[in-house]
Amino acid sequence: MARYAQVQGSVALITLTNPPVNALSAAVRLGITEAVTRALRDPKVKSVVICGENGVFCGGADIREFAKPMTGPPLVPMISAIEEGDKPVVAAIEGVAFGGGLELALGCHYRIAHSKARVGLPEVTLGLLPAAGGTQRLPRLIGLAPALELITTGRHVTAQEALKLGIVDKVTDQSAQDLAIQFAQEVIGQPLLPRKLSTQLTPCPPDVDTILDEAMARVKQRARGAMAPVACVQAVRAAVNLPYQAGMQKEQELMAFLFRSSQARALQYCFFAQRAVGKWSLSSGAHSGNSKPRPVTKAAVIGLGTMGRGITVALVKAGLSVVAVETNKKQLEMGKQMVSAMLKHDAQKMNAVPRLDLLHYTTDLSELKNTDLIIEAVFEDMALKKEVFKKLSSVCKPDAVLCTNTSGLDVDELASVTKRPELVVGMHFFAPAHVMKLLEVVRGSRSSPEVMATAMHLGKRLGKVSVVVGNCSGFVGNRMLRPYLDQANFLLEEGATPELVDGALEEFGFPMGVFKVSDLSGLDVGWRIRKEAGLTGPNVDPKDPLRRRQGRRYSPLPDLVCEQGRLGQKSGRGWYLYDKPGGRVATPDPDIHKLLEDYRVRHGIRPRQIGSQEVLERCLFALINEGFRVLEDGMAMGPEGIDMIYVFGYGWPRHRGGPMFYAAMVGLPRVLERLEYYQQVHPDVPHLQPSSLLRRLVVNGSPPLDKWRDFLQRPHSQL
Ligand SMILES: CCCCCCCC/C=C\C/C=C/C(=O)SCCNC(=O)CCNC(=O)[C@H](O)C(C)(C)COP(=O)(O)OP(=O)(O)OC[C@H]1O[C@@H](n2cnc3c(N)ncnc32)[C@H](O)[C@@H]1OP(=O)(O)O
Repeated sequence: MARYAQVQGSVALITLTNPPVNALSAAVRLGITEAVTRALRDPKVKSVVICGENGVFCGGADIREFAKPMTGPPLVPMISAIEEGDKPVVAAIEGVAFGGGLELALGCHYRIAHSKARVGLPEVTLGLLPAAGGTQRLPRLIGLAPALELITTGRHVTAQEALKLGIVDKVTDQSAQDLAIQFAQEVIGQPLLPRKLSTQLTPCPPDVDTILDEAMARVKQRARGAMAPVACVQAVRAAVNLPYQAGMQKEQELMAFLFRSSQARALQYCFFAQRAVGKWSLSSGAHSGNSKPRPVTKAAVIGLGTMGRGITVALVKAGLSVVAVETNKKQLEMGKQMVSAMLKHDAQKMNAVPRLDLLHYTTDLSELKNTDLIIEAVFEDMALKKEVFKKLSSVCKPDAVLCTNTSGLDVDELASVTKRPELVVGMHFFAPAHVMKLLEVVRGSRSSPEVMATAMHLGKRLGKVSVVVGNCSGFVGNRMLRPYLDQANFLLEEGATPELVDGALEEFGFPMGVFKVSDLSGLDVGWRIRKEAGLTGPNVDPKDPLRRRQGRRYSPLPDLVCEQGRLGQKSGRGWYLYDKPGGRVATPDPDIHKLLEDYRVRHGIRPRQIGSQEVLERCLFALINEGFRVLEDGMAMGPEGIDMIYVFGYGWPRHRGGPMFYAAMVGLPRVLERLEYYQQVHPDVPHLQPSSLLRRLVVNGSPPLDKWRDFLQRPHSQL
């Protein structure tokens, strides 16, 4: 796991060999320890170079080992032995040096990086801190403020920035390994003590306490309830206030606490779940490994509304040539101006040139003859989308892939109006489409494996976390959202206020509670959908009482709010009050409180005191219950897909791992017991009826998440 060679006569070359990222597994740590001991003992060796095989230095500690009992030599003494040795050691960084990989390099006396390499300490994103001396050595090397920033965010740094910051000593466009070998010979005999970071003091500006206090305030505000960033600041404080050994002691104590935390488990689960969803499979046996994507060089976007503009920008930023289509010249010009402005804004931030040359605007669908893939992003209306699809089917080349950006309409119905249903697929983008990382790739019953591969591959090119989902109403994300929204509304009826519900959800870790999000999205969106579904407005069954629809409990509160012209942020009033139309700062509104009080009086509801626990249980467990139904119906590949949809698309706090992971952490018996309780209290709310999968899992001893698939009863996957 580490190769040893002697090169140029006196240089020991130690190569980490653990593909694909040379993670520091027990075997690699053992290999390095033995190789370093050998090099330090061999009188013929005057200096040492450490590098990684296949153009990657090291991706850090082996995250898979964190769930197992620790074996092999620990990292800290291994790195100390390198630093304490009396021969210069040079790290040759190609590819990445992340986490324990960078900590290993910081224990070396010199660091040489390839110009394309990246370095960083991303442990915080896994719920940990750099506990192989990273929190103590990096501040000593580059100073307090930059070290704090890198350690608390986990940000990756390019070789050029690393050189500026002083993390690496040289950057080369040639082989980092060759330069390191040459360099290792040049530094033989030079004093090593100044290169041993543990012997140095952290360079500190006079306002050190202010810097640390501000960093602490920042991390607390940024990641509500996340423990690792807080621990990172505490560890770096130790690098300032304590001698090296005491600082290391503090680093270890903080790591021991984080290491066993549920947050670390959740974040590490997310790391692997994010990668697992990319490895999709269909019931037919087709999967990401055996299905080839079609080449896509030229794409088209139909409709330049909010979604279409965002999708166009995302495609251009990924380097695709795009034809953007609108119905008339005026709309087209408006769309063009906004897309150009968005691209310029983005390019400016990245100090780049906006690729406006990749765009062609037209009102003429016949110009799509040569496009490989078309994304329809017109208004969410089935009749309109069908009309567009019919036209696309006749004007586009026969093998062009037709995608619909819909948040829940039936992909099969759309495919049925084309002559190529096997080339039709759903691509549910989330607004703003050029920013949000999530993409639901919706498999219609006739979508071919090749078309799925094409959509998934395109998602990857756009930098999205793409998740394959089945073609059911609302797909996965929005389908699970409905019970969540219903429960939030019912809680208002029973005595809660929007700020009480939102407060509980924000305390849980959501960036915004459900009512603030609704105000931001616009309350008229849901109002229109409810009207179309016959839940409110002229199509309501006259026999239905006001608080009952289609045989189940219904809350007309959101409709009443809309009827008052309160449409959310855009109208300056929604569930909250805003300083002006378009204002962002939500303040509790006495008018809403009055509306709720009057409503309860009118319906003879005696308000109750409602606590955070009830808010969380009712909103989140109802959503989770629907997640189990999604699995049962075969609409998702597994719990990991659902979790990634919620983490990347709906603001579910990553350190809670996603709804299904959270259910497992809370304990499935507890989730079941609370759902049963609430169902008894609210028998007219079917979505509180525990799913049979949940029951079966509990009866079978609550197996771990990766075994849930074994308990699905119906012929499973609809994918
Ligand atoms: C009581 C206290 C006890 C304490 C004991 C603990 C001691 C720990 C001491 C020190 C702390 C050090 C901690 C760390 O180093 S944590 C790890 C930090 N590193 C990272 O977070 C990097 C994670 N990896 C990445 O960012 C990327 O994978 C990449 C940039 C390296 C490569 O990206 P890409 O080319 O896009 O490939 P993939 O992401 O798809 O990865 C390929 C493959 O490799 C797996 N993998 C990647 N990194 C790791 C890793 N560090 N450990 C294990 N496996 C890793 C990844 O899962 C993929 O696997 P596949 O899906 O099966 O193909």
